[in-house]
Amino acid sequence: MSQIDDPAACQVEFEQAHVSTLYELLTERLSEAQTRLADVLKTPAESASETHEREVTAQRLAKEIGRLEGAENGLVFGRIDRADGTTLRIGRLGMQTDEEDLPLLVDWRANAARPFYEATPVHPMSLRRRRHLRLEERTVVAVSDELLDGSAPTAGDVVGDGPLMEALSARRTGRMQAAVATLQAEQDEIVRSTHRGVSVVQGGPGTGKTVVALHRAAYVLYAFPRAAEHGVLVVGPNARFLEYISQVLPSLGENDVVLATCQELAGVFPDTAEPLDVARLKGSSAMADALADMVRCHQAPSGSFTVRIGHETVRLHDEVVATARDAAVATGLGHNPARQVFKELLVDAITDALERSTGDILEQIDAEVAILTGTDLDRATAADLRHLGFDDAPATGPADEFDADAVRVGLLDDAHIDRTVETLWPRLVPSELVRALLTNSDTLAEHLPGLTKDERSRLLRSSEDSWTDADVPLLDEAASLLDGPPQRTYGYVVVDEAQELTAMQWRMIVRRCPGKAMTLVGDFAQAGPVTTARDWKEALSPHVGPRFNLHTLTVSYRTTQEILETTRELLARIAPDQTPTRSLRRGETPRTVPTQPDAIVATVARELQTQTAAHPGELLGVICAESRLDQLTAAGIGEHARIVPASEARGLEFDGVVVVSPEEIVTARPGGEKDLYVALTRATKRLCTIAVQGQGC
Ligand SMILES: Nc1ncnc2c1ncn2[C@@H]1O[C@H](COP(=O)(O)OP(=O)(O)OP(=O)(O)O)[C@@H](O)[C@H]1O
Repeated sequence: MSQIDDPAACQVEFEQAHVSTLYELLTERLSEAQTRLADVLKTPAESASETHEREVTAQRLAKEIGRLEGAENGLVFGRIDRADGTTLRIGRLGMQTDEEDLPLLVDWRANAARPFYEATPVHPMSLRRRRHLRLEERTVVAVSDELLDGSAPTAGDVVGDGPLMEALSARRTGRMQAAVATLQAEQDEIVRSTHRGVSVVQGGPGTGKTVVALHRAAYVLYAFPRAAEHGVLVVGPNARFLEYISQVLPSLGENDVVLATCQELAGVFPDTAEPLDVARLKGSSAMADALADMVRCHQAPSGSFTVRIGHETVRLHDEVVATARDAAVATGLGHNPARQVFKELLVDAITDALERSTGDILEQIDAEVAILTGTDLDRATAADLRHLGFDDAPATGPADEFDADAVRVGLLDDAHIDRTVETLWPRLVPSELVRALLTNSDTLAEHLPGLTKDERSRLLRSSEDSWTDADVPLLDEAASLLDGPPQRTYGYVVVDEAQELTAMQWRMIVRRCPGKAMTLVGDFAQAGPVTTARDWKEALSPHVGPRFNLHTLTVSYRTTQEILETTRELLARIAPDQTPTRSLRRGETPRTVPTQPDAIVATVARELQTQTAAHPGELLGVICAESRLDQLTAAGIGEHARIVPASEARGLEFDGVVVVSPEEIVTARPGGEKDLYVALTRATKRLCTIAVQGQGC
């Protein structure tokens, strides 16, 4: 068939002309920005302000270059034809020229692009047609149209398989891809929400929670400039997951979003895990109360004290010290910076006391001189001054002979005062505070009275023990109590796998988002064993209050209907209240391959061989209990598939998944059925379970 007879090919060619123009413009703008950056970097700066200006310009240009480079892949992916005959092309960024009234390309986040995502035949939003373009590098390889106004297709319409289906059945690469071309209406509504407070997005595995979270981050950067100015943070459960999602935002032209785990936020990287019961205890907010209580005990708990100043001994009473303490605490500063306020207030009080006692002594001297000589020294001094020409010299009192400012400055430098302040309000180090709590049974009993003796004994550790993952939020809490809130805070925070966070981790995150503008996505049916909250209200109320927008995603875009069906019973057990999601896709029925305990590795290897031969190039994952990891790795399984412990599989996905011994996964740790649920829902196409004979499940 010639191209003339093939309307689809005609349309591809037609779109190619526009796409090529847009890519030329992109190249031009990119090279302009690169040239300008090179020029700026070459320009010598002659003063500090010029250096600063140069740095700011260079940063802005580097950011622009990143944005333009990020748009290279799939620059244009859509087009809408409005009923009034106008057309808009939708892409990763906006492009406009002075010659044209309408933009050449509309940023997917702009309001004008909204109908591309939200129009349906029932609500066409004044559109006649929505067109998706598929590009390979800079070449248009396919177009696909949906007619929205009920009109019959004409020669210029290419109505075929939906681009969503194409995207969903594409091979996985081990890195998540942006879904900007095919965001679905229920997802788009959350991404574009104007709500600035806390939004929670829940939904079963594969319903696009991560997709929504990341596109929301990109949208916030575009639509909420003030939040963007303060930075956007995306928090994920572990480095493996962050690696998996790391390309999405750069591919949306956003390179400034910070991706971090809780460890990265705290800047502490222990590699030891904690027994779960201890991790749960350490995750509870009682630990924050205990640390705060300990700090309070180091803030002038009992006041009255004496301090030697030169030859004098000054006594400060309880109330004076308590007033200084309360005022220092009321500043809201961390313990260490508030110490300076406390010290200054004490020095003020000491200066007052010295002034009073100096006054008393001088008055006593004056009185004695008057008795002995009959002379009033103050009047005599004033008279002398007047005699010397100082006509308005007052009759001075004794306090005027005391230079309070000089005394105050001297006291602030005084070693005795420093020692006294150190006793009353010692400088504290975060790690030492946490260590002091966890290494002494009396301290634990004093500050964690709500725990049982047994629970406290489980928390007790030796001072040589290294830090664990569960200690990270404690160290962060201590740092904020002692040194004040974190220096780096954000205007908007997105948390993925948010059901995993403990109360102590929530505190870490909320501390970094003073405006409490957040999108939190997760699924309690996939919660790991450290999670104690059962729902969002329980998890979030202590940190952000009871009010948040809750959205539920209902369609699974990852797993096939067949795979979802095999998890129904399990889901009913682990989350009886959850409405099962439905899938858009159908596929192979999941298989179970029996094996003997001593043949597990061989069976996994055989299964991988079979799958690789049948579906070359597909991404395979082997999900197992942590205890199997070494054996499978040593046997070279990692050469054919990614081996992931079930405890770290949250959020990941593969074309085909081999789940090794469900029984082992279930029994590996408390709540293991949820780990199994996670493992069974990672495949986009094929699921195979290796069942070890003689084990249940
Ligand atoms: N609108 C969409 N267009 C194309 N692909 C999509 C869309 N929504 C989701 N997907 C794809 O579906 C898969 C699952 O999405 P995602 O990982 O966001 O789900 P999830 O709800 O976070 O899953 P889990 O609960 O397992 O972490 C991903 O491959 C994602 O790219």
